[in-house]
Amino acid sequence: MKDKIVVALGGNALGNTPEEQIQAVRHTAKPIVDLIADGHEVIIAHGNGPQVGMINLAMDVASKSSAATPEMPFPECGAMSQGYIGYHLQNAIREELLERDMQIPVATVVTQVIVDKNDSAFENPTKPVGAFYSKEEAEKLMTEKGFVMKEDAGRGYRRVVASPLPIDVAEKETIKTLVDNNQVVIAVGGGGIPVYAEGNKLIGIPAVIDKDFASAKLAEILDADYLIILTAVEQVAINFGKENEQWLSTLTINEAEKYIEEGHFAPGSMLPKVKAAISFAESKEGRKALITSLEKASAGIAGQTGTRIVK
Ligand SMILES: Nc1ncnc2c1ncn2[C@@H]1O[C@H](COP(=O)(O)OP(=O)(O)O)[C@@H](O)[C@H]1O
Ligand SMILES: NC(=O)OP(=O)(O)O
Repeated sequence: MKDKIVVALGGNALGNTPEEQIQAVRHTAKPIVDLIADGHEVIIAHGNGPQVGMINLAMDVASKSSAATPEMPFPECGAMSQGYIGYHLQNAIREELLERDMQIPVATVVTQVIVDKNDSAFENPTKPVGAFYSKEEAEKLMTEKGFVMKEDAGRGYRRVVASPLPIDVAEKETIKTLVDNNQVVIAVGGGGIPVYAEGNKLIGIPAVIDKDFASAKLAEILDADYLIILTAVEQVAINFGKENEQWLSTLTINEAEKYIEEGHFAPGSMLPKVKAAISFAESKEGRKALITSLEKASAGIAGQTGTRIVK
């Protein structure tokens, strides 16, 4: 039987410029279309950490140097990042489908995700956005711009912003309708634009939702069979980057929770992926979660690699 699969793509694999992003999504489209060609229903979610940070910083710099450029609130930057990434991704998937003579519509849904405006995450920013900086550059940005900067998984310093948990997806009925009609949907880009409800209004709130958590939430809402989190590493490791590093093929929920307690997964990078995989795998009997690299997506589904998180 074919599966309904939510594929979550890492924002760090999308490159730093429009040209790099176009190249990256061409590469990304192939394993995604392989899954579609195999008959699976595929819903795509993606990160936006580097991109939303870049957009926000660019708008900030421009607004301070020219009266013609307004200050751009963070939720609007999130919406821009969904459009920017969705535009390239939907075209790359469309082209790849057409090259294989598959006439399937592809669209990006600008997606808002409901959060709790009193989420404790607003007191403690953890989500890395934007570029990587040296320690000295980070200290300068902290002083000059008031950013909170933290070290990101041994790769350098990055700005961090609040990252509340996703509660619901505002456009879920639209997404379901498209999926049920065999259309390829890109949704909850960048974890979704964080909003809270006030009467009939949805109000944007400055934050970046983790796309791994938002993807797990979307996968639950759509009653998906599979959550596949694609990132830069083929498998999850314990003692990552150390001499006794050990790559894992299977991770039970109990083991994963023990390794989380022991601090094996870096916050802001691997930790949310493992937590999102746990929350999806334990949400209903039969649901599966896999963490692997883009290149290994097909082999991962075939059970040949990746880290499978099971009940
Ligand atoms: N225990 C771990 N096992 C594997 N990778 C880890 C681990 N802890 C941290 N990482 C790092 O997390 C990265 C994935 O996170 P990140 O790049 O933030 O994700 P995304 O692909 O969503 O942008 C990996 O490339 C790796 O460098
Ligand atoms: N929003 C989000 O989780 O982005 P990254 O995947 O780029 O961290």
